[in-house]
Amino acid sequence: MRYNDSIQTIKGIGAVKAKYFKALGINNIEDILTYYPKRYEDRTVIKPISQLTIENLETIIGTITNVQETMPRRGLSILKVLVKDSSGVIELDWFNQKFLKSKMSIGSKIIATGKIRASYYRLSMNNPEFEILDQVAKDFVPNAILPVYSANERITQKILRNTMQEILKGIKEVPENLPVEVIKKFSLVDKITSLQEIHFPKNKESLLIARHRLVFEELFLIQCFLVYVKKINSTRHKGIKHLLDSKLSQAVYKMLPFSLTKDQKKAWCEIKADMERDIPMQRLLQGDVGSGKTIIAILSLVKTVENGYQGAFMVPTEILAMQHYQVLIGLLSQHKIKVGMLVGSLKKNEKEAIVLALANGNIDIIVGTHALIQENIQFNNLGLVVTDEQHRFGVRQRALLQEKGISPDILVMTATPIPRTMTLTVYGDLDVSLIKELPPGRKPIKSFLRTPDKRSLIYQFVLREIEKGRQAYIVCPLIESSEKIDTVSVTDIFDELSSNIFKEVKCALLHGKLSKDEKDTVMKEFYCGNIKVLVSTTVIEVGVNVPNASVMVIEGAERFGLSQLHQLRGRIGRGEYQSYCILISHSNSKDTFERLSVMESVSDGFILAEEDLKLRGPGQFFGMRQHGLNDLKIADIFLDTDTLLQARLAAAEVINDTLLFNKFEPILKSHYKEYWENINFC
Ligand SMILES: Nc1ncnc2c1ncn2[C@@H]1O[C@H](COP(=O)(O)OP(=O)(O)OP(=O)(O)O)[C@@H](O)[C@H]1O
Repeated sequence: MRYNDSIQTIKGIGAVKAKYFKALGINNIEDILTYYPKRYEDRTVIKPISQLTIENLETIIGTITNVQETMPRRGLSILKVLVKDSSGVIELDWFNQKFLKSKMSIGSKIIATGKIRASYYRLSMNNPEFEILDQVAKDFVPNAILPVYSANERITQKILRNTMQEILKGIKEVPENLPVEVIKKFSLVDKITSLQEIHFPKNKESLLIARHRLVFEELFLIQCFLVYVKKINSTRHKGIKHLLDSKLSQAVYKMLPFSLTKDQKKAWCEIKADMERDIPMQRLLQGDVGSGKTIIAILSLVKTVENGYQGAFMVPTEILAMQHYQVLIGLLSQHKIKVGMLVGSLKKNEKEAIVLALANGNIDIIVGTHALIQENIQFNNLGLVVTDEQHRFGVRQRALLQEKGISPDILVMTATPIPRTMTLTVYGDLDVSLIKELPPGRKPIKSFLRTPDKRSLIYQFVLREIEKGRQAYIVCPLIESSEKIDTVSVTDIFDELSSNIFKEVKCALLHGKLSKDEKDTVMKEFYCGNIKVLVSTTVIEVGVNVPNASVMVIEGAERFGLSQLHQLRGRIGRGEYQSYCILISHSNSKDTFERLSVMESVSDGFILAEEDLKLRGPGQFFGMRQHGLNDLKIADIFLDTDTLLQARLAAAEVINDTLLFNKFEPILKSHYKEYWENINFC
């Protein structure tokens, strides 16, 4: 049996079973061996029922004494199974899992693991993991630590455990991904032992050692890839060596309406230093909402223009493109810098004119959306690309952008402050500049979480703020009302508010389905203060900057992640005025209310991003795949920080040591087949 043999080479697995394995993402031996347990059932700590602790995760063994199925309401069935041991009785409850009934026969022995709850008259577990012992009696190991996998109805725990055991007995060789030098240096255990131990650990210590090795390997491979991409990008071609700032840069700098904060100055120095080297810049500018990243981007773009190159400023939404376009025109046209805008919704002839002007060098700075990386777009002399990316661009898209020039400098901006270790994983191919402080004079936003019955009071408050001269955003998750989703839509809210409480106030509606001209008009009117209330979907989420807007009401707040709420809230509190954010939750769930209430007390984007990461997992949060990275199979971005830092160091050593790298390259290449061509396309 070999590592990449199909799963069907295992005795007892035919085409049908293989199909079910496939549904779990398992196609070959490697897939199954790296199908790691989601947790373990520690039979070394089985407790008598009378000694269980409420709220703890516990394991019990007992005899089934009663099986009952109830249907308290339509759509809900509960299977209640009573289990007793010599010390007491516990109730095991499964919800909507009728099929389990046939497995529960009175008199059978069962082992179950779950969180202990106390109902009125007895202890219980909800949806515990379980095994009927009579069926596995011959394999039953009383004092073992057993793996618990994500199983399903067809591929049960038992099948997974047995298959795993079968493979571990039969496998002759497992390819080693780590260079021997690294294994030695970090005293790691060998691959086959680590796989044996991760699935069937001898004890807790050996399990930890095995896990450490596998986590190291996973993070090491990712880091090698990222360090390699970084190296290739900086050595493949000579970059553009911008000269020291001269008249134009200095004139724009002098005319800024404020002086830069300490962090902005530091970031600007780092960027300038990169641009003045002949190695292409690959830098991430990370700063919380409203921390003043845009001006740094503008200064960089001016610097490239001053040196005779074109600059591209790429943003995630058309509204943001329009906003930046206006700011650039306002700031730069007096210096004779020609600014253009390219977005998907321009008319054909407008687009053609822009495309032509870009190609023959009649535009110095272009602001645009994804339209900028389309194939037909040619630059005359591209020197710098700034992407305001909101995590929508990965390694691959950045490579496409670079292709538009001869190794232009690249500056990526993000407003999602993520933990440093996470940055190393998601943006590991970039250098990082950080803007932590906000510009002076900002007042912390006051945030409140409310239920829909307080709406009328909330909108009266908004009206009072408008009467004071401020502007407001009302954000809704949906464009039109939908019967299925119990939350308000932007059109309903707009109709309701503009004909009642705000009937004397100028309100406008904004969502992605409006035409470019409609969006343009609404945003212009809102920027200049004519529109007082903007009822909008999340199209305003990124970057929109109207410092006079001081109130935001977010309807259906339960439908947003914390980081997204933070981004939305970041549209206010951008000027001198006290700002208020009111979240209206339509959910009755206590958990949701608790999750959202974090917004009332926490204004630090780092903390909110961390909370989000814990709740939603890094894969979902960042769309890791988009970044050219697979979801993590075993490493935990919070728990394994130290291992990640070690892996990063080890990766840098291997990539920068020609001898080591030559031996290791085929392994790296086989892991990143899909991306290899892209990285090495030139
Ligand atoms: N040093 C500064 N002093 C005073 N005001 C500043 C300073 N830097 C930027 N600003 C102002 O702060 C506001 C927010 O800046 P900017 O739009 O650049 O933030 P950002 O980091 O891009 O935010 P977001 O990620 O939310 O788009 C703008 O009105 C800008 O003019």
